[in-house]
Amino acid sequence: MEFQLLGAVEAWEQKSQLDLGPRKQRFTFAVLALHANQLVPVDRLVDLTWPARPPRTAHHAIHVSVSRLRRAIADAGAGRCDADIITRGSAYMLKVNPLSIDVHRFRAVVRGAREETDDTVKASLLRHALSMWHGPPLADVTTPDAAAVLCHGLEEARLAALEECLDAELRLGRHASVVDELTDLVAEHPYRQRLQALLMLALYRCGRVTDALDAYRAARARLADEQALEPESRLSDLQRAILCADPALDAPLVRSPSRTQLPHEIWSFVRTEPFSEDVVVDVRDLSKCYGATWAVNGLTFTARKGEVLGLLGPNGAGKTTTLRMLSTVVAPTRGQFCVAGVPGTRHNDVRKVVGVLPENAGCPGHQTGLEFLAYHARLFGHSRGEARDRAARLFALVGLGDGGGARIATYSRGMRQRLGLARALVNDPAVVLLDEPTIGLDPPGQRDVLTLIRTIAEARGLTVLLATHAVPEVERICTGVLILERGRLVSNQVMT
Ligand SMILES: Nc1ncnc2c1ncn2[C@@H]1O[C@H](COP(=O)(O)OP(=O)(O)OP(=O)(O)O)[C@@H](O)[C@H]1O
Repeated sequence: MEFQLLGAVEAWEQKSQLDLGPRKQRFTFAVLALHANQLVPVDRLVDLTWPARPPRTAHHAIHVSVSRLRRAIADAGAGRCDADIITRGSAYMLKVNPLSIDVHRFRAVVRGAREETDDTVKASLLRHALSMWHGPPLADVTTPDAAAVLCHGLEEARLAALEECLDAELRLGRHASVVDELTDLVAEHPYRQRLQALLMLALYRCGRVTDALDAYRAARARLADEQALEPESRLSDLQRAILCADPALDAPLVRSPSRTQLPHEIWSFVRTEPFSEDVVVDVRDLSKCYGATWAVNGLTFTARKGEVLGLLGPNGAGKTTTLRMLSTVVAPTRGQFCVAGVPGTRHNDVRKVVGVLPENAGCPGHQTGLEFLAYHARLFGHSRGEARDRAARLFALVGLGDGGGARIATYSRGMRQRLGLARALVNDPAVVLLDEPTIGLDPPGQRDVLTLIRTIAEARGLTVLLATHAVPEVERICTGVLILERGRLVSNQVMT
C-alpha cells in the first residue's frame, strides 16, 4: 500500500485508490500517517480537527472515523497486514512501513542526498525527492490552523531541499537551466536570502550582470522597507564580488567525471556490514547503463548465508537489471560482484551456484512438471536416473504433490510459480534470485509462495534475493531490504 500526503491525501493498493471517507476522516488518517508508528492521543486529534470549539461528540466522531479507516485499509489489503491502526488506551497509532508514505520517503531521500559528495548524484536525488510533491501537504483535508501546526516544518524542508538542489546545480554549471526557476522562486519567497543569492549568481553567470545587481538592489529595498533588515553578508559580499568581476564567481568548467571520480560508496544510513566469511553475495559499485539511462548505478551491498534480502523499488528502479547482472545474463557497465566466492566474470561458474526465477518464466505447456525439472537437472550434468530423482524431490519440496504427471498447460499460475521455484533449485544453488515471484497470484497464492520461499531458504541455508515492488512481501519474509530508486540504493535496512 502506498500513502500520499504531499498534495491531496490518498491511499493506493496496487492500482486502486482506497476510499478514505469524508474530509475530516481523511484528515485523521493524515495526522496518523504523519506520525507513523507513533501514538497520537485522541485529544490531540480532536484539537487539530476542531481547533476552536469541538462539539460534544468530537471524541466519538474520531473513534468512528478510525474504525472506518481501519476497515477501509483491511478491505483493500485483503487481510494482509500491510498497515493497521492500533489502539493503545486513548491513543491511536498507524503501524506501517514509513517508506510507504511519501512524506517519510521524501525525508529519507533528502537525508541520503545530503550525505552524497557527488553533485550530479546529489542534485538528481534532490530532484527526485522534490518530485514526490503534488501540492501543499494535506492539501484537500487541512485547515489553515492545522496546516500551521502540522505542515510548516514540511514546507520548510521542501524549500531547503530545493535550495540545496539549485546550489548543487549551479556548482554543476547549470545556471542557464535554473535561472527562470530561481526568478519565480524569489518572487514567491522574497525574504529567503539564500534564494536571492542563488538567483544573483545564476544571472551573473548567464552574463546578465545588470540584472544580478538589480536583483540585489530590489532584495535590499524589500528587506529594509518591509522587514527593517539589512541583507545578510552572503548577499552583500556577492554584490561586491559581482561589481569587481571576481573570477571565483565564474561558472565551473564542466567535465564528465572520470571513472575514479564516480561515487563508489552508496549511502546506507541504517545497515552497514563488516566483511565476514558468511558473505555469500558481495556486490561492489555494480552499474549498468543503457544509452543515456543508468538502469543501476553504483550498487554496493552484501548478503549473508541464509539471508532473504528484498530488492524493493517502483517500476524502473533497476531491480530486474540487478538480478540479470548477478545471473550473468547482462554484463555490468561498471563494478563487480562475487557469488559464493565465484567472481562475476566467470559466467559459467556463477551459473552453477545461482538459481533464477525470472519475472516472466516461460514453461513449455506440453511437458509434465516432472519432465521439465528432470530436463533442467540433466542440463546441469546429472544422469537420467539422478535427474528423475532430483525432479521428484524438488516437486515434493515445493508442494506440487502428486500432480507430476499433468501437463504444465493445465497448471494454475500458482503451480507454475512453484514449478519455477523448483527449477531455480535444481542445481543446489547457494543463491536464488527471484524476480517478482508472486506477480499475478491472488493474495492466498502470494502468501503460499512467500511462505514456501522463506521455509526453503531456512531449511537449506540459501541466500535469496527477492525483487518486488510490494512492501508487504518484504515485511512478510525478508531479513533485510535494499530500497532502489532510479537505479540507486537509497536505503539498506535490516528488518526487525
Ligand atoms: N534492455 C534494456 N534496454 C534499455 N533500457 C533498459 C533495458 N532494460 C532496462 N532498461 C531501463 O532500465 C531501467 C531499470 O529497469 P528495470 O527493468 O531493471 O527496473 P525494475 O525495477 O525491474 O522495474 P519493473 O518493476 O518495472 O520490472 C528502466 O528505466 C528501464 O527502462
